[in-house]
Amino acid sequence: MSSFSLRDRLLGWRDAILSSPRFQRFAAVFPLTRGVARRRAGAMFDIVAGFVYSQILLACVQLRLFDLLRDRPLGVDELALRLSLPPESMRMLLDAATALKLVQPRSGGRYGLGQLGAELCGNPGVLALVEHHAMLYRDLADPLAVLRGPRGGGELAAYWAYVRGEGAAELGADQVLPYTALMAASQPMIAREVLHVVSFKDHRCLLDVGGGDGSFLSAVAAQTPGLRVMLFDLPAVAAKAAERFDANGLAGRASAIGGSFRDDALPEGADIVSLVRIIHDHDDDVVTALLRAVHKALPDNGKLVIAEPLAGPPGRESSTDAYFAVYLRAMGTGQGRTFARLRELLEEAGFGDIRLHSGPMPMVASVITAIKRPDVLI
Ligand SMILES: CC(C)=CCC/C(C)=C/CC/C(C)=C/C=C/C(C)=C/C=C/C=C(C)/C=C/C=C(C)/C=C/C=C(C)/C=C/CC(C)(C)O
Ligand SMILES: C[S@@+](CC[C@H](N)C(=O)[O-])C[C@H]1O[C@@H](n2cnc3c(N)ncnc32)[C@H](O)[C@@H]1O
Repeated sequence: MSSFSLRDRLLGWRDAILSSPRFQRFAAVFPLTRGVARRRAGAMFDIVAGFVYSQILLACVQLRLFDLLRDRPLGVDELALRLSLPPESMRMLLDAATALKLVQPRSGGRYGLGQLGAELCGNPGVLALVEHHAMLYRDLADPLAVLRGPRGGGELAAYWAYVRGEGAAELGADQVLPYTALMAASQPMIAREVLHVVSFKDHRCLLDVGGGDGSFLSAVAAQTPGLRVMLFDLPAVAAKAAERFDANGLAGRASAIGGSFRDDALPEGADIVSLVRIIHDHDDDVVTALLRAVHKALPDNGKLVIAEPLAGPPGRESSTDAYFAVYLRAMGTGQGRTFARLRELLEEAGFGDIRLHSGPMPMVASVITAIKRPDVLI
């Protein structure tokens, strides 16, 4: 067994001090440490209470409270009547939401949007994401069952019907449309991140693998008039995308091809390929095969664009990493990966010039580009 490093020993010494009730009592009152002690207690309280905060937000979203308050401030009794809640529950929810800056008291005892509530109103994608968390919360009611049980035994895994892998191409519309609608609702914020750092104007044809209902391709096509776009997704999803392309007047330069990237070759002819919120859904064996398939479909020097939230490097993990690790565990496949790990997988699949671009909101998605190395035969 390897011996403990100097850092390990220093951290052990720190832990012994911080966990001592005597030190805690002293630090909470001593003027030079009191502020830090309060902040640490607050941080711990937020972790303990986080689930309760989430439920307050979920209740507001399920009641469509922000939509109502967006029009004009309303009083407790009117809100209680319109939302079918007892007035005292309505007041309790409004006060709790006030404390979380979701709503804000206005004149005459009325309530309007709070700062965060107003920002949520500008993000229908986040509202849709919040709502689907009801499934995750039900799965997490027993966190040890999620950790000990087989991966993906719960409600969230059933919702993401493709995670089982085999037979995905046979999934029917009823199994894919709920998650496809969620992805479409939350797609604009992802497309903004990508379009902020990647220009498609020097390309002929973009293939979006796992492209959902075509929301991403529609956003790119709107910005890039000469570009042809192709979408590859499970047949029932691709059918939905074809409808959207028609509705958006893109039928002349957009096509949607149904298939499974686990079993079928990717369509050829694109000089740029995108994988948007795809890789983190899958384990390394599937990702390796998918990156090789993309490599095969691209011409020499063709470009790959990856967009998804990245895990922080060791020592710089963030709360987003904790969130996605648990989310994907409940979902049943996949993992958050660091840029370094994605770079390894990309290099193994024959890509070079691998770059991480800094966009406005990396919590939502980071963007990586890579170029097919002409000298590598995979
Ligand atoms: C106006 C005045 C007076 C002053 C201005 C002050 C100022 C500059 C204020 C800033 C206002 C502003 C622009 C605020 C913007 C706020 C924004 C953009 C907030 C965005 C929040 C985004 C959130 C909370 C995103 C959450 C995302 C989640 C939970 C994502 C979940 C993703 C999942 C589950 C993905 C699933 C896909 C799968 C299956 C893993 O592949
Ligand atoms: C998390 S969603 C992302 C959708 C879209 N790219 C977006 O960001 O809005 C993953 C997508 O990959 C598709 N997908 C999953 N497994 C697939 C497979 N084996 N072959 C083709 N598409 C697949 C799903 O149907 C879904 O549309």
